[in-house]
Amino acid sequence: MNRLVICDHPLIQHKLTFIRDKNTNTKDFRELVDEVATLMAYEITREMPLDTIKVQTPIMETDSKVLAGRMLGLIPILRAGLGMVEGILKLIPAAKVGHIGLSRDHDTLQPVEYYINLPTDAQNRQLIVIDPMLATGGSAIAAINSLKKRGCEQIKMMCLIAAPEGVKALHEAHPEVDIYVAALDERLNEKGYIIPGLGDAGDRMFGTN
Ligand SMILES: O=P(O)(O)OC[C@H]1O[C@H](OP(=O)(O)OP(=O)(O)O)[C@H](O)[C@@H]1O
Ligand SMILES: O=c1cc[nH]c(=O)[nH]1
Ligand SMILES: [Mg+2]
Repeated sequence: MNRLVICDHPLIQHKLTFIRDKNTNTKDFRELVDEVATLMAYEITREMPLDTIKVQTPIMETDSKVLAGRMLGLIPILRAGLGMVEGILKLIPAAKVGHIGLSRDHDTLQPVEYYINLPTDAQNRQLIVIDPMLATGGSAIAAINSLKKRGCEQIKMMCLIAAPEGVKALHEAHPEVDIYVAALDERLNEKGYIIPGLGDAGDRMFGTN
């Protein structure tokens, strides 16, 4: 309950510095986010259950491990979450991908859902909701509400940067959802941006503003 995992591997922290840097261009931003997503996938799958099977090596038959249990589903929150999907699929190519479109109203900071499309067997999968930014937490909470309404129960959250306000709100709304972040920043500013953060993740990912 109320679990926050900070993925503090040096490679993740190094790459995150250049993701934050306002002088990093769109191409490099995308590549770095993709790389950090792959590294974070390694961390978030650490507790996946294993089965033992028999395998015949060139020398002899032996017991060896394979992934067991529920298959994964990746649920990026559009738009910015899209930038982390390919990086995770590099390690877990069999995962299915569902999409939730949410846009944060610039004035109220409330998320508005405009799209949802999930794998038909999403309820049977371990789902990872993906979004680079956990700011007020409103978007993540709305996405997880939508998933639960459709019968999904096994859910983890993966972000690059979280504000303490967003972690607190998400823990209060969904205490059983483990949150994985590359960094826990200081706070939100008056416009709901994470300080120091990286700016607007969607704009930096897709070159809009
Ligand atoms: O925790 P919150 O306060 O809800 O803020 C975080 C959300 O804001 C950003 O999306 P945005 O609404 O800018 O949409 P976009 O990805 O299409 O740019 C970000 O990618 C999160 O989804
Ligand atoms: O700092 C923030 C907060 C919300 N969404 C972003 O893209 N960046
Ligand atoms: Mg945005």
